Amino acid sequence: MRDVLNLDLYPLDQPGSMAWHSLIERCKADLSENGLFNLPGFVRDSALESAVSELQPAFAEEAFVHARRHNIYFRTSIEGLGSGHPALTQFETSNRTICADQLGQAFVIRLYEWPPFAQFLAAVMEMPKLFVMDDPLARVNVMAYSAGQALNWHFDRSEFTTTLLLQAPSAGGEFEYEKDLRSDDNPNYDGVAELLEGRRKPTLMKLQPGTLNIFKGKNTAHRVSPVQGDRDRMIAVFSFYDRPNVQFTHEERIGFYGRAS
Ligand SMILES: O=C(O)CCC(=O)C(=O)O
Ligand SMILES: [Fe+2]
Repeated sequence: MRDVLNLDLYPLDQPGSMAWHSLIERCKADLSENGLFNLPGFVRDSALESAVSELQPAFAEEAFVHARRHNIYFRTSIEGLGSGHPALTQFETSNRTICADQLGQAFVIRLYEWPPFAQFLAAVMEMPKLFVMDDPLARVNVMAYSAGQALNWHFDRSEFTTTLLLQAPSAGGEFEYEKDLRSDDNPNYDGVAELLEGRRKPTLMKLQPGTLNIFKGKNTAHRVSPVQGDRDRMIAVFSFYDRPNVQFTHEERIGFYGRAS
């Protein structure tokens, strides 16, 4: 991993060391202030090109075109909310997705299965332990966004999301978010409607390739704006849970990947 990851800057391989603890403290502080944190240069520049090129055949030959209209909740109806409520406005999401079972032993899989990675994330999330998924499709996904494609407004179902930007587009494809737009106790439908109607100004985050991002997206609304230009935005998404053996349901696999196995 040392060839690929910048372990001098981010000593994930030395759990328990002073440097490791101080990294964890820094990440925790960022996370509580911003709802996210970034590790720029987590993957060395020299390793990014091959991390991208080893994915190209799968994207060229067997990617699933994930295209659908959805609301911010990814649900057809919300109890207590009239179907015409602006918080239920639908938007278009479109990307090409490849799943873990199409990735062989690509770098993104090796990173996912490298135990210090889960150990680091658990420490930052203040959880006793984190587990990789059992789901052969969902554990690691890589999404590519070409010109005009976007991931539209949504809240995540999981407590936190871990991404690694492998390739940045020449323009657009920015991550936008509104921190704590709702809470576990208050769905704030009017605030959601304001955001979707463009009456709130979300925070914009421009990521450099090689940056690891950890994001608490359950109550923070977020989207990726449409990509512009001829270089795809390519991003890996890693899924960890607080318990072992987690799998997606049949319906979830069909919805996200167009297949169940
Ligand atoms: O592509 C990104 O930067 C965000 C991904 C995301 O929001 C998600 O996977 O839920
Ligand atoms: Fe998300």
